[in-house]
Amino acid sequence: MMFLPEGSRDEMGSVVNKRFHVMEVFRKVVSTRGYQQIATPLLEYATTFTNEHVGMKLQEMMKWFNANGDIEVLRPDWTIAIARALSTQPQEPQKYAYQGSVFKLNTPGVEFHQIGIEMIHIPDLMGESESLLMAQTFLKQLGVGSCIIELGHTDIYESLAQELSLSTVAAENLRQAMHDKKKDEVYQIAKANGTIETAEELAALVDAFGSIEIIAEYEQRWENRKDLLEILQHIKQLVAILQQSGSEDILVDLGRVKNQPYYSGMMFRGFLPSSGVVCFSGGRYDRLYEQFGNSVSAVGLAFDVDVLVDQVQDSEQKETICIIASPETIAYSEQLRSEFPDAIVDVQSEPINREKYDKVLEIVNRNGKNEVVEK
Ligand SMILES: N[C@@H](Cc1c[nH]c[nH+]1)C(=O)O
Repeated sequence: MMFLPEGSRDEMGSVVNKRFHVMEVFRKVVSTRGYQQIATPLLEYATTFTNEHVGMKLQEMMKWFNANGDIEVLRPDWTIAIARALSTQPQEPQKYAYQGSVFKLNTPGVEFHQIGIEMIHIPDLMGESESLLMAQTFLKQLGVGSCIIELGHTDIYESLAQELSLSTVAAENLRQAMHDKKKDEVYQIAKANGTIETAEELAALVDAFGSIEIIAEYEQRWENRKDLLEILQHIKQLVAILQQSGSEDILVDLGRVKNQPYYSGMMFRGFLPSSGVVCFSGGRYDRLYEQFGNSVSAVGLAFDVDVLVDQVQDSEQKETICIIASPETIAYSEQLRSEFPDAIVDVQSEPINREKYDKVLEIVNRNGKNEVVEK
């Protein structure tokens, strides 16, 4: 395209209106739930996101060298930027909300609008349920209705995979096969690098998704594995809180692999019931704070604003009025606005596009007096 780098785009009118509407509703919901707003700069050092505690990939970031030879990036992720900002904050419960763009080179589009929440120093179940209850409340207020919540946990797959001795390449292949739910491939890689029992467990894990009833099935299957049973117990507690709060559509994916390198523990996603599109994604990331030498309970989620924008109506339902003015009547038109406090009033000069308005008013000067006539 001329004048814009690939992936960048201009937006006008309704899309922008709807985005502001989504953000306004979000701001109201988070402020009534006790969140503070946070904003971090668009420009950061790459190492904030690529260091060993975080592990995002440099090749997926928008980046360049600064004058000192350091690599700078456009914010690729809010969660990590906020962890950096909060690392010097007092060790007490804190809840933050944010809205702004993230930039990713690995996904078509480059710039993505997100709104989200992050919480630190809040007990695990409390933080996880707050994330999801806030999400459901927000979606309801937005008129999108409640979404389907999917729960997963990083440590089920990871504790089973740990029983294998995997090269870096095999580990990545296994993770990808697990992600793609390729059962045969998972079994083959696991068998080649460990015992048949572990290979069978991992292959069974590929199928461990669906309604919450499957939790009971895997409780039996893993009756001798205390670590996995504890995870299932935790998931059940979270499910109970969500159900008591009116969320009916809850799914689990016990074999889910993490979609962010920093997740450790519960992970969640929200799907739109109408299309199955993911509208939010989040999880627990206590270990991300270890780089700052602290042990911190941390959890949050982010909404894909571009997905939500497709779901909302343009909220401007007001009457549109056009006042046709001339240089002599501009000042009078401005006064006239106050007579239509609930309408959208546009002052224009001829020619106008009549189609755009519910009502067109013209100011005519009769005997030195301004009169308003409807055209
Ligand atoms: N930053 C994550 C979402 C998230 C927020 N908090 C925890 N997870 C993402 O962009 O996918």
